[in-house]
Amino acid sequence: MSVIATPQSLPPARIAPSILSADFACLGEEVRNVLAAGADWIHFDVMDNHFVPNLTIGPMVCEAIRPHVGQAPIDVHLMVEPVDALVPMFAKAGASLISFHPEASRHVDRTLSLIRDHGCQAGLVFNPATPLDWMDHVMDKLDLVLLMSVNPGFGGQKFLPSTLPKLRAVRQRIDQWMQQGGQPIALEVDGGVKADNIAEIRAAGADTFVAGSAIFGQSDYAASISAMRAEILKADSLQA
Ligand SMILES: O=C(CO)[C@H](O)[C@H](O)COP(=O)(O)O
Ligand SMILES: [Fe+2]
Repeated sequence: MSVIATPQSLPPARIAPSILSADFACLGEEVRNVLAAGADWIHFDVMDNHFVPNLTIGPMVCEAIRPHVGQAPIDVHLMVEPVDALVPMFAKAGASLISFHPEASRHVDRTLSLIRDHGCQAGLVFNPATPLDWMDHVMDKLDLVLLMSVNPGFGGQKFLPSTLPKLRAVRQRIDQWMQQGGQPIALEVDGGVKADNIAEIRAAGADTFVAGSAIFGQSDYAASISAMRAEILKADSLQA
């Protein structure tokens, strides 16, 4: 039996706007607007000026936007080192999913368990040059795999095409895992995702699409999200 994902087996697509490109002066309103425009998750980028060369937002901002997000998941992407101390803080602040980079944790298995123990879903993030071997022995502790399609630290960068074969490899691993009875694992892509490349990213196996500048950089959020969904549908129908 083939273990390669067929388009029919891909989970429904989710759009996760990154608030890194939102107007920080009115974040609550931005979050409400983007959800009303059809977003599924809110992607929350945490940078520490140590693991990555930029400094952004922390648990207090997560807590502040939580009432504006309603039932939608807050998808926290930690680009911080070390990781563990922030996990309980983000869980308390209303995070739904917490993902981290394996290079930033001394004990990856322990950090994944810590996230689940605090009632959140756990994700592992792979930089463009990070090998997939990191997921080999922790598949049962993963709810999400996040592939970086840029080097982390900044919004508005160009999508790295080397992400596509890597995506196909992760899709194959996840499908194999689930065929063996494992829990579902979401496959998210982050960096340089736009309406004009989202179809090939979908065809390679992604189910969750982070987009910052491609949504918040436009005046009509609903039009940007609809254009992305239309491209995803096209990709699915082309391969059906
Ligand atoms: O994690 C990130 C950067 O490290 C951001 O989520 C990502 O860059 C989104 O922004 P854009 O869609 O503009 O590339
Ligand atoms: Fe991110």
